[in-house]
Amino acid sequence: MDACGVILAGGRSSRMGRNKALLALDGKPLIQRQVERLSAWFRQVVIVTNTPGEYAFLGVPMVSDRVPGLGPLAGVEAGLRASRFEHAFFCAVDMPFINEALVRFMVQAAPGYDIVVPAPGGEYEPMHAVYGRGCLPSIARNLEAGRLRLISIFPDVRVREITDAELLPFGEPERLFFNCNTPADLEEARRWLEEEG
Ligand SMILES: Nc1nc2c(ncn2[C@@H]2O[C@H](COP(=O)(O)OP(=O)(O)OP(=O)(O)O)[C@@H](O)[C@H]2O)c(=O)[nH]1
Repeated sequence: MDACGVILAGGRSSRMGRNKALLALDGKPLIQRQVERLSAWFRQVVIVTNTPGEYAFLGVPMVSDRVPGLGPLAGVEAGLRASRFEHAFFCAVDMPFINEALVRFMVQAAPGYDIVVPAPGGEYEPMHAVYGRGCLPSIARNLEAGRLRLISIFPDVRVREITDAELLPFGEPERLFFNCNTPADLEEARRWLEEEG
């Protein structure tokens, strides 16, 4: 795809109790799973992390938040600055079931918008969204003002919501956007994979 694929991996993993990016699912670290997928789908891949030494083994370009510790909005800023493309697809490192067809659909919907975001049941999934360079001024303003949530920028920019009806062909939202916050979540993801065989 003619966009950048960005993995947000700058979090604290406090609910997991250890760095979730390095926990194994299906025999490999979660972050490696994301890298392999995005590398197959996108012409450019970037990891946003504030601990690059932990991920050097992946051989993927890395950037850091301008100010670490502010949360994923700062990670989106860093990823957009590193992107060679107008738009970049961002996903959390702990979202093991991202779907290529859905991601492609979202990237194709991006021209003319600053954000393309799934909204299953009307709730945004901003950790699995396309952001454009047009978001940068709003991100800077919001970070400056201490408004750190990803959705803080939504009122300022052109947002394309992916509706329930549009999501239908790609599978269950509970699975597409599932993320492993806790050890129990990781167990659930393992069970899903085992069931699939
Ligand atoms: N670059 C960057 N990414 C972040 C930051 N905070 C969270 N993320 C990433 O955003 C995604 C979702 O983060 P969460 O799981 O909500 O937060 P977390 O800090 O990793 O985990 P908790 O401490 O359990 O909340 C993960 O992929 C995180 O690595 C940050 O400050 N900078």
